[in-house]
Amino acid sequence: MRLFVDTRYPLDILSLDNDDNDLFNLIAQPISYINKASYSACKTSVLRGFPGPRPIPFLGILPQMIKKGFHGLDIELVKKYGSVVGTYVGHFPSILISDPDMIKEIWVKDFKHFSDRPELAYAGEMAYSAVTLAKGEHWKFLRHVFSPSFSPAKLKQMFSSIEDCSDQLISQMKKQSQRNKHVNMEQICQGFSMDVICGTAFGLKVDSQENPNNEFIKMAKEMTSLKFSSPLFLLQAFFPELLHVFSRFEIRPFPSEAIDFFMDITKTAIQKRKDNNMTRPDFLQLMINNYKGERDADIKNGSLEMYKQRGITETEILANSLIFFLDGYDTTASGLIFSIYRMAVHQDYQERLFKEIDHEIGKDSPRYEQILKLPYLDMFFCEVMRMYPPSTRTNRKTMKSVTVNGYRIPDGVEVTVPIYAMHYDPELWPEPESFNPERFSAVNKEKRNPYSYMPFGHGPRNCIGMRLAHLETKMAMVRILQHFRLKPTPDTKIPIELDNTSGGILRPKNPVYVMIEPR
Ligand code: HEM
Repeated sequence: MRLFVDTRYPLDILSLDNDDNDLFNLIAQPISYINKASYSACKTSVLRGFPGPRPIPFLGILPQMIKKGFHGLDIELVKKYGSVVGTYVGHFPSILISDPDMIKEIWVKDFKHFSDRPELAYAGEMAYSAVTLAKGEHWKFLRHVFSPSFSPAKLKQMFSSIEDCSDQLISQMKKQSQRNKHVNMEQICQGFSMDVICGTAFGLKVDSQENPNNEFIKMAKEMTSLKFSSPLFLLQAFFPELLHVFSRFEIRPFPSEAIDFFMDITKTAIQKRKDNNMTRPDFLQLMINNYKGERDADIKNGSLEMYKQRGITETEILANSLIFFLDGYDTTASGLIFSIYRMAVHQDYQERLFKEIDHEIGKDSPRYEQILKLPYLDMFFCEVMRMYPPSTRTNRKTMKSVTVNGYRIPDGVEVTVPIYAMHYDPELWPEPESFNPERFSAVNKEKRNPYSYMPFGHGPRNCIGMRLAHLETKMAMVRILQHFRLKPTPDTKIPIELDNTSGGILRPKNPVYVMIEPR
């Protein structure tokens, strides 16, 4: 091991225990002699002045990240180094910032210097046609096209689709609880989430709840279950130099079959609308309306006006459909599972939710406006999103060297908000381990810096699906509580354990069992 570790740098919190040793050798041995440039990049002082762990040459904090997951490692880093931490992931510098004032500066006030996200070495060219990775004016154009997708007016029009999915959710829960009082909620939540995104964004009825093994769920799981400790992922992520080799042999970390599946679904859905001369108030329609043929499809670095005139291209339609299928599915399913777990565990809070729902809505199916006017439900869900933010991190990249709060952030460096770790910072959230919806009462919210809470990010590039996520999860929670009381079972793991292997998405490590009693 000493062959690879520069002993002038003590390993600090990243000192390797036995397990890490194996991991380190596994990754480092075959490659340690190849990339001397990367090794020296770790030693150069891009992050001079930023407190943080000494990088393991070539790997940075990667071994610990693999072992503890983003969320586990971030908690340690913030605890040890504070709200600004300089790290290397592989040989890429990344500054972790969990200071709310600095976040406001970067995410909002100084947005023009931080509007892009960093490149993902393993993402193919097509990924940059998706709103999540697009840059500069191109991103502005895509965001302009998609922003209306989940406006309040559009959501209201889509509400009947969410209502149908919620009815199915209740009938599934009834069916399963008749078979066995202890129900694994994971599959049910995933099916619900997939049905909602397919229905609201694409106008598709796919019945994933009725048939949890359908192709939609199977393919989405293949796409989202990429383990970031997989060798292929690691090689592609940390050896961008080898990308041309991967692309020559069509090696991608994401399964082609799943990508092709979602592409085909999108193409077929568009064709059907055209054949039947049908329009709907949804994301797919926005894309169809903005398609003007493949003119100037290869514009690079155009102005916003140029992109608007050109319209959306086929590649953009397909790339963004894929992103909406997956983002709409994975994060919201996680949010609902954690909400159900917390409802089952806290009978007292569940009682308060019963009271509010019984009083405001009764047993009828709620109207769109009613869902948005349930203050305690909102407090409860916000606290779930604090303790279990499905996206554990978000990031930006500097477009030029900027000074924020006395720190000079070099040009082209990644700035990361460790969302999960920030939500557990005791300076921002006293007793962070305790679940307490009162943190989100109007009075308490008023006292807090809003940038200390960011499950959906902030600023012009925040989560485009935030309103949909709130609406569908709250609708599911209301319908569940109108019909059932949830209780923990002997199989419910308390506290819930988190999966360390899922990269940036927070998921329970084990199935979440709850007992369902009719009300
Ligand atoms: C509980 C559910 C969800 C959570 C916690 C979540 C979280 C996030 C976060 C943290 C970001 C980064 C924001 C930033 O950097 O400031 C983001 C971006 C994004 N989210 Fe979500 N999300 C959720 C649901 C959804 C849904 C339902 C969709 C779409 C149907 C969606 C689509 C997107 C897209 C496209 C972006 C990139 C926006 C851009 O770069 O302009 N998300 N989300």
